[in-house]
Amino acid sequence: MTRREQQELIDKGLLLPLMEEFYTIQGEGYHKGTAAYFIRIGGCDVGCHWCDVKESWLAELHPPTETSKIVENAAKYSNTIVVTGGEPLTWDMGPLTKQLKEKGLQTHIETSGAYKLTGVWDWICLSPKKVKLPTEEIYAKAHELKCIIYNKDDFRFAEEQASKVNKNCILYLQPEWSKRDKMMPLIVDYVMANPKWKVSLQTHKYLNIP
Ligand SMILES: C[S@@+](CC[C@H](N)C(=O)[O-])C[C@H]1O[C@@H](n2cnc3c(N)ncnc32)[C@H](O)[C@@H]1O
Ligand SMILES: Nc1nc2[nH]cc(C(=O)O)c2c(=O)[nH]1
Ligand code: SF4
Ligand SMILES: [Mg+2]
Repeated sequence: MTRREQQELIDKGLLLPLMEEFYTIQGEGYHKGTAAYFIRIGGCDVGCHWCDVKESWLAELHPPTETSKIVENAAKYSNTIVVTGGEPLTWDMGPLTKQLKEKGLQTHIETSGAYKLTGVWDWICLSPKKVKLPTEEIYAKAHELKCIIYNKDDFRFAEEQASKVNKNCILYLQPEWSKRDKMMPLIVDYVMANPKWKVSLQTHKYLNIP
C-alpha cells in the first residue's frame, strides 16, 4: 500500500493507529467496576501537562490497524467496549462503532470532546480540557461529565462546563492522580456542599490493574 492509500483509509476510519488493547475493569466514572475491553487509539494534540498516557500522543508511533480486525478481536473479550486514547475523536469513529454495534456490543467513549463527534455511542464520557474546549454539539449528548481537579481553578472550570451539558448528564469530579492527596479533601468538601456532583477516582490505579 502506498502512503497515500494508507492515508485515505485512515481518513475514512478504516485504519486506526492502535496503541494498545486490554481487558480490564472500567476504573472511572459511572461504569466503574464493570468489566470492559479497552481499545486505546494513538494520537492527541490537546496537550494536558498531567496526562497519564503521554506515550499515546504521537499517532505515527502506533501501527495503522484495520478497524475490522480491531472489532473482530474485541468481540472475543467483552460485551462492553471502551474506546479511549489519545483522543479518539481525532479520527472518524463511524466505521469502528458501526461494526461494534453490528456485533451487538455496547460502545463507550472516553473523550475530551475537542473534535467533531463521530460514531454511534451507547455511553459518552466527556472530560473537557481548558486548553482545547469541547465542540458545542457534544454537550447535548454526553452521558457523564468527568472534570479533572488539578488545582482550585478547576472547580470553577467544572461549574462552567456543567452549565453547558444536558440535564441528564451525571457530574463527576476526579482528582488528577499526582495531586490526589492535596485535592481529594477539597473535592470531598466540594461535593458535600454541592451534591449535584459525585466523586470519581481512578480505582484501577489502586487495584494495580491496567
Ligand atoms: C487518557 S484520557 C484519553 C481520552 C481523552 N483524550 C480524554 O482526555 O478524555 C482518559 C481519561 O483519563 C483522564 N486522565 C488523564 N490523565 C489523568 C490524570 N493524571 N489524573 C486523572 N485523570 C486523568 C482524562 O481526563 C480522561 O477522562
Ligand atoms: N481500568 C481503566 N479504566 C479506565 N477508564 C478510563 C481509562 C482511560 O485511560 O481512558 C481507563 C484506563 O486506562 N484503565
Ligand atoms: S486530551 Fe486526553 S489523551 Fe489528550 S493529553 Fe489530555 S488527557 Fe491526555
Ligand atoms: Mg487511563
